[in-house]
Amino acid sequence: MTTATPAQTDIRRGLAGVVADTTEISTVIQETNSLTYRGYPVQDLAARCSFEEVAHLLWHGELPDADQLGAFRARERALRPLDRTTAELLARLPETCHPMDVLRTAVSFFGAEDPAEDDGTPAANLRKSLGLLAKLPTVVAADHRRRRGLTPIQPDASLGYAENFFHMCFGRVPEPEVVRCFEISLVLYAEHSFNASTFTARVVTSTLSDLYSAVTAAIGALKGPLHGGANEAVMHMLGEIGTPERAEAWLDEALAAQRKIMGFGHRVYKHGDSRVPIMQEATDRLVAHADAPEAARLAALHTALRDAMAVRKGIHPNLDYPAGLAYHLMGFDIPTFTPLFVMSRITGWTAHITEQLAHNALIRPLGAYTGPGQRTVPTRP
Ligand SMILES: CC(=O)SCCNC(=O)CCNC(=O)[C@H](O)C(C)(C)COP(=O)(O)OP(=O)(O)OC[C@H]1O[C@@H](n2cnc3c(N)ncnc32)[C@H](O)[C@@H]1OP(=O)(O)O
Ligand SMILES: O=C([O-])CC(=O)C(=O)O
Repeated sequence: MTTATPAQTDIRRGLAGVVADTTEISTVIQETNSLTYRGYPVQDLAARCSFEEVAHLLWHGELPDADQLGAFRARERALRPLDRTTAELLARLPETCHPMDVLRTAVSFFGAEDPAEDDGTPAANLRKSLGLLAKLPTVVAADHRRRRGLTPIQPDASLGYAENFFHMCFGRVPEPEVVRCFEISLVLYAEHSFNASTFTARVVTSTLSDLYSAVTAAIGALKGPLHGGANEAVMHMLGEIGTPERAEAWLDEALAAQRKIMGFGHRVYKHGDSRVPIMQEATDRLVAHADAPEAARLAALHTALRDAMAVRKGIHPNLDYPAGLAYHLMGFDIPTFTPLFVMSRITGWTAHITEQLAHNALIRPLGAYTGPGQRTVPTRP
């Protein structure tokens, strides 16, 4: 048998432009800057649907009717509480670790606690996916409070997904404008085809490993600042720049130092991210609603940097740019921003895990070797 030795000219670093498989879940159309989930434009879903409806769509292929939505909501609400062992384990993690580490540990622990007999069947994976959708907000909220020196607030089954999350974080549900903006961000973050974290989940699944292992790995992939971690980096960057007047000079210095400007650029969209206009509008409404000089100053800085980046580099914001500012204005602490992304993307990841299993092929690319030629191991005296 001969071994395939790929020529270096065949290499697509970062798998850029490589089509790895088919998918029925979503499509990003670069030419028109559009994105659809199961055929529906994401803008329409964000305008007309709750996050729970979108989760149902991603998992089942169709939007739920009233009965299906009622049943879905009832099951999600019942699964929200954490058991005592999980709560105690998470409370023991050092506060110096990132909240994404807490979430990654939580999912890994859920996997260790869940019996393995039914692994891999579509019904079992749906049950696990719903459990994660319901429990991840409880983990994120408890950790958010712990870092503020506060005790956890139990989930409230009378509240919707987004409202309950605010209740568990802050002990109150904010005005509908704020909840709606959060829900829009959840809908927009839910799914984006073969992005790095989803692809990670598919790679793990392709070995016939379990759903919790795939999600744990996906959380690790999302944490990085070139992917989901960028929504936190955006807010750190705005803090570093400080005022709108400093935006241009700061940008020139950062570009001269070859820094990547966080929240800008995208592997697939080269003329702007399809999700940004709707998230930006929602963020603008939040700024108007806040009616505070600090919010207006941050919004002006945000706009100044966006405009300067367009002039200097012709590179446009991605979803993390408006979402980072929106999450700050909603009152979340910066290290919690990427966990909020996880709470949403759990739907897309698990839809892809199910799809991968339905038509599985082990994902295993080749590498073009560039190390030393074959040589003899020296004989040691
Ligand atoms: C939800 C999400 O995950 S969206 C992505 C979130 N990530 C970020 O916001 C991090 C900042 N952005 C980036 O690092 C990149 O744009 C990525 C990683 C998202 C996409 O990268 P790639 O598709 O690999 O594009 P690549 O890095 O090759 O960029 C192409 C060119 O644009 C430049 N560029 C792209 N993004 C940026 C940026 N944010 N700041 C400065 N320059 C940039 C690159 O330097 C490169 O220039 P060159 O051709 O002169 O070398
Ligand atoms: O598609 C990507 O590469 C990154 C992204 O925007 C996402 O995962 O939402």
